[in-house]
Amino acid sequence: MIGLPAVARDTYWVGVNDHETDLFEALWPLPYGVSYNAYLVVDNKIALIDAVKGHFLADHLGKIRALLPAHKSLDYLIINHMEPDHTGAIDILRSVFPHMTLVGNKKTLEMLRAFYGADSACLEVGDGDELDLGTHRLQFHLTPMVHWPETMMTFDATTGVLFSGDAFGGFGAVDRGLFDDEVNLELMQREMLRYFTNIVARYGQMVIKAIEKLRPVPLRVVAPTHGTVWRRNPSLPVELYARWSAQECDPTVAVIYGSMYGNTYRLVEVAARALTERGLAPVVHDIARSHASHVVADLWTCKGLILACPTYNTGLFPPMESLLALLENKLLKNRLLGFVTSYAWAGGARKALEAFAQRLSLEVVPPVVEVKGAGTAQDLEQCALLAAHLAERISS
Ligand SMILES: Cc1cc2nc3c(=O)[nH]c(=O)nc-3n(C[C@H](O)[C@H](O)[C@H](O)COP(=O)(O)O)c2cc1C
Repeated sequence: MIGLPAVARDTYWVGVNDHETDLFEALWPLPYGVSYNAYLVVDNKIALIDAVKGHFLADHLGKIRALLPAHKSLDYLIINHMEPDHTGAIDILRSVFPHMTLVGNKKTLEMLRAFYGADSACLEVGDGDELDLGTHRLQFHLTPMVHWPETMMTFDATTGVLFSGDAFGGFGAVDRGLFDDEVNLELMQREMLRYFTNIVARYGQMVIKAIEKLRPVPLRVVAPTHGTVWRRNPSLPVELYARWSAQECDPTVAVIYGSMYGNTYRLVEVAARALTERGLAPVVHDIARSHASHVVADLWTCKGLILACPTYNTGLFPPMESLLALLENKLLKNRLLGFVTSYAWAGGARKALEAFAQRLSLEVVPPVVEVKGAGTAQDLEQCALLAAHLAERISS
């Protein structure tokens, strides 16, 4: 069928592009949309590998039907991941293809019953098990907690395609190109980092384990459930996910601030300028206006973070408080922090920032700049000094 790219021999993309959902997981903006990638392997037996979100069933089903040989039906649905953006279509799919067997591991099948009831034929597979489709041999690799407990990957030993589930995935619809040799890689990598940081990052250690486990697999194509399919450079998404999971950083700085009346901002401006003069032009975000999904993605690869905000009702300015909660949930590590705060009477933000650093065992680079009101010329000098110290530490 026209418009259904072949990922490998007998293997077709039957996913859908979603430009309708504003917020992925009702949380994360999708300026470039998102794709739910699913794949059909047409062999003696026909296997659908992952499905799509329920709303997009008609589109998905149309693509599957266009590829099914006459008088053939789906034999298997391989479920690499139970999250509803890949399984929402299951209920109807199994009524359209009543003889289809659902394939998953023990945890998948438990979840399947919980989400969609038990009325289908199921095949439970374990780590290393194979399913022979005729000429294609599918091997199952259990990779738990990337980012749900049942996550697994399916490797087609005949074509070298790794159907990796959410691992190595990214935001961004694939209607401007499905493959890594067709797309604006810079944009797709940014959206991939945003997907990684917002969806998967907390489970970085499990991603690293999965990558280690997959090292011996001779993969030729990486086909995740979201975003770009990697056929020219299949090792790149693996390297990127490994690096982001390990929280390896670049020698760069992010300045994240909130400011109601400009007092904190005046201090931040000086620190940012001083960093720029040292060749470390920082990425700067106003946390009240930049969506946290962009902020977290942008700071993820920065070694240095300047966090700046006023005291608000004895604690942190609320958008900063929620950003720090997100970072704590993602088990942020390996960063150098700088703090800038302003207050009017008893303060509180500084204490909260220091408690955050302590809980995460992150080093705070001096001086901590804490200013009553607008701040004096000496306070501004302290900001420049903080920038200088941070720059020294990062470059050393
Ligand atoms: C709603 C609100 C609550 C505040 N709560 C506190 C507080 O609990 N303790 C304090 O010392 N200052 C408090 N302040 C004062 C601010 O921290 C102070 O004015 C600061 O300079 C504001 O910085 P900004 O101009 O960067 O927003 C509060 C200000 C506002 C508007």
